[in-house]
Amino acid sequence: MEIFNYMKEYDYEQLLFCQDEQSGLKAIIAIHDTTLGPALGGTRMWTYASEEDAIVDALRLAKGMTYKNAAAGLNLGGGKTVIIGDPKQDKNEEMFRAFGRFIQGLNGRYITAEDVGTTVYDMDTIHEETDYVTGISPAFGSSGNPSPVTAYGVYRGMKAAAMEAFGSDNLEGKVVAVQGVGNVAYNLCKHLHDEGAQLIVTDINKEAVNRAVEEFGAKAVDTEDIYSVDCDIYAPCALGATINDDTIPQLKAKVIAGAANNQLKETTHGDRIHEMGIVYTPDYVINSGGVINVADELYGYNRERAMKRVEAIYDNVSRVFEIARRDNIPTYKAADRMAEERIEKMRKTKSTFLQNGHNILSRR
Ligand SMILES: NC(=O)C1=CN([C@@H]2O[C@H](COP(=O)(O)OP(=O)(O)OC[C@H]3O[C@@H](n4cnc5c(N)ncnc54)[C@H](O)[C@@H]3O)[C@@H](O)[C@H]2O)C=CC1
Ligand SMILES: CC(C)CC(=O)C(=O)O
Repeated sequence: MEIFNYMKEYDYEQLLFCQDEQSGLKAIIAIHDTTLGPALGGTRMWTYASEEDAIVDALRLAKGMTYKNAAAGLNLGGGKTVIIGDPKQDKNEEMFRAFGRFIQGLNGRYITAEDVGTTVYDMDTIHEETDYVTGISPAFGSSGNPSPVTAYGVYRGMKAAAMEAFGSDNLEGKVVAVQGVGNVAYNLCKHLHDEGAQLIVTDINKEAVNRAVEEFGAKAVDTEDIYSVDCDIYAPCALGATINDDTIPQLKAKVIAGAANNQLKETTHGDRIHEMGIVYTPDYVINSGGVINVADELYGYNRERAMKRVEAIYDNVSRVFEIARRDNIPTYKAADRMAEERIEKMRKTKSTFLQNGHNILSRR
């Protein structure tokens, strides 16, 4: 992989490799763009098939955070970390302490939080070494686990998508196929079940599936069957790139609305589902609840204020549909346009020289 060419093509600022032999830490921090402010994005711990896969994942996720934070109206740039390893076996205290020291060394250019494979407890351990971490325990006056808030945002965004596709945002009786019932999707299923939606679920973790079956009366299917089930809404809530050449021909859903980051394998897949008349809810707009919630910590966490902003994901998603209709473009392009316009305007504003610039972190 030609790393500098890749970084140049998508305009990345920085890529850092962090190694600590004692703890086994192998972390890659990618910072995509800090025009709007310090880069905020979670830390994913995952067993990657190769180092190259891990680098590509960190880079793609970091760019997604630039767009997510911009589209959500946050004064934050985009970054993300991946730690190579199995979160069930390879974690230890020293690893997250060592990682915290690497983050501290960036002096506020990057702020972390949870993602797949990391927990509030891990963030608390990182916090022993640095202030540049969010999603830490409420005991520290912080916001805690972002997943339930992300789930609520996805639920709000899904309602906006239902309004667009079906002319009503009532999800009662709608059939929703949920792929991956982990931290976010379990909470999403709760909201959907409470509203009377019917759930079809799958997960590689059988316990997670059984819980959804028992608690929400969900129907379980094999992982490969989730794309082709008869449903109104497909909710990808596991990992990325599940909308691709193999899966698109199988889809029966009229709406795609889920929590996973980087759902489209390539942008061309966004064009294809648009041509098929599927309402695609851009991933980084609908799943911004978690980052909106943790970002509020930077102002002194206020749950009411944070939840009001998360509630508004409904309006943000509707705005994307409006732009798509107005400009006759697929929804993923409309979301990109919305995010890029904000970044460009702010780039110009920020070009005015200031001796000692005021920034978000000075409020902490
Ligand atoms: N946790 C949060 O607040 C946020 C999460 N996201 C994204 O949402 C997605 C889910 O995040 P979490 O719920 O936190 O992660 P999680 O790790 O708790 O849940 C993911 C679930 O997907 C399952 N899974 C993995 N591969 C699968 C496959 N091939 N088929 C079916 N199931 C599979 C896992 O077993 C797990 O239960 C991720 O893409 C994450 O990046 C995005 C924004 C915020
Ligand atoms: C989990 C969030 C707090 C931040 C993040 O990394 C994301 O939204 O993907």
